[in-house]
Amino acid sequence: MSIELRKVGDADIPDWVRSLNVGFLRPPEVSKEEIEFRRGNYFPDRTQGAYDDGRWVATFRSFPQELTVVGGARVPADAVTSVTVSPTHRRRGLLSRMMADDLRAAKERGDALATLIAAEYPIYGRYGFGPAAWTTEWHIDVARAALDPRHAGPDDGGRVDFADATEVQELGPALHERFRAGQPGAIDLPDVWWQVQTGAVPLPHVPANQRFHAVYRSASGAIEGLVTYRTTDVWEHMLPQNTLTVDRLAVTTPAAERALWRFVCSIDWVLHIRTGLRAPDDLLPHHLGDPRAARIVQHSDYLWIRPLDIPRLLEARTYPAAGSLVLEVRDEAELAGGRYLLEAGPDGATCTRTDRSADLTLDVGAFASLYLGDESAVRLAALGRVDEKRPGALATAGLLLHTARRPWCPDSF
Ligand SMILES: CC(=O)SCCNC(=O)CCNC(=O)[C@H](O)C(C)(C)COP(=O)(O)OP(=O)(O)OC[C@H]1O[C@@H](n2cnc3c(N)ncnc32)[C@H](O)[C@@H]1OP(=O)(O)O
Repeated sequence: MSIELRKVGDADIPDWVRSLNVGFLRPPEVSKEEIEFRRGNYFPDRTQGAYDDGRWVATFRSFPQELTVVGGARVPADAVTSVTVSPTHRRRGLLSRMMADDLRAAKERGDALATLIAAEYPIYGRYGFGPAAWTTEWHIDVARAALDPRHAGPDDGGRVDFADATEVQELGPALHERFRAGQPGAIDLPDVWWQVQTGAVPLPHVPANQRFHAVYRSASGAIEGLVTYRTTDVWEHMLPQNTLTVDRLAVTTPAAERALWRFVCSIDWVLHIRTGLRAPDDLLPHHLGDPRAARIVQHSDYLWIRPLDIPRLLEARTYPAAGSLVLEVRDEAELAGGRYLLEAGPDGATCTRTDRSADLTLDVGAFASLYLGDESAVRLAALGRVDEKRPGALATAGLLLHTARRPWCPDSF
């Protein structure tokens, strides 16, 4: 029997989820809660797989998402996730076929780009994705952090309080709306995301019932930050040996950031902290009395994007200076390629197709790495991934596109 690529019907969900779990090296059992969760969060036209002789052997789904771009605007994204091909069926082109189908539909729908978190670096470049936001995790040696516990509390009239799961479900979404407005690379989080993270919807791979939550309130009572963490419970020779792992720390003000890091660094019995995945230029080390107490333990690409509509993307973001550029973007899949004139300034930008000669030529994946300001055109030129056709164009691209703070996507999907 030949392998059939098809969309997933309601009755297929349990077997499709089982195949997804096997592909991600998770136990093949599927709980009732997980099936209900998948059922409630599933877009039938955008959930597909490969079916061979009565079994699902590949899975792939996408869903609507909003991505915050430089300046705070949100663009509609096609979020790709749950990508697996069974070890019995790998390297026969199944992923390539499912991806082509999904990207074509996203383009027809009018999405500005597709997004994903890449499990492994070499998989998605061939489809026009490029790394757009990186991530870094630190280990903090608490004894060396040199934070005086007497000054561990907020120093600005604000306060830190624990919050239970219900409070987090209530206050988390509004805080996240304010957070993502100021964070290029951030995505929207559906209400169910808060239920999963707080254990209201139990999923086997989310350790929600081990989590503590604490919020920062400013002197005026506004919620400006939320930290979620877990700790071990390890003692040796009557001495605590615990590691605290930050699952998520998101803030809307510098005061909240300072207060929440000081809070997690001053919890008794904790010797080590894993910060979770932060922005690569996160200020965390500088909040410590001794920045060397924070050692990088992970540093990697994280959010990948696949541009689908270059004029819309370039018009959506902001620019710190005035300038113009002609970009020739190559795209083998013919979804976003062309020659575009960007005329940008602090008051806005236009981007249109043009016949003028190109200032810079690049593949769509290189454009992806430039778009949120994470990568610089000069660096990509040194790697042979951007070609300067007019002297000075790399410097103009740097001035227009690069940003003072790096983009960051704190959330996996
Ligand atoms: C957004 C997410 O969900 S990320 C999660 C991705 N999933 C996983 O990592 C789970 C484990 N891996 C898998 O399930 C599969 O190996 C997949 C999904 C990564 C690839 O599926 P396949 O059907 O084997 O890919 P397909 O046959 O279409 O490969 C196309 C090309 O990509 C290459 N490729 C695919 N996967 C990889 C990889 N992991 N590393 C390097 N190259 C790869 C293939 O060699 C092939 O190259 P070619 O065209 O030069 O021959």
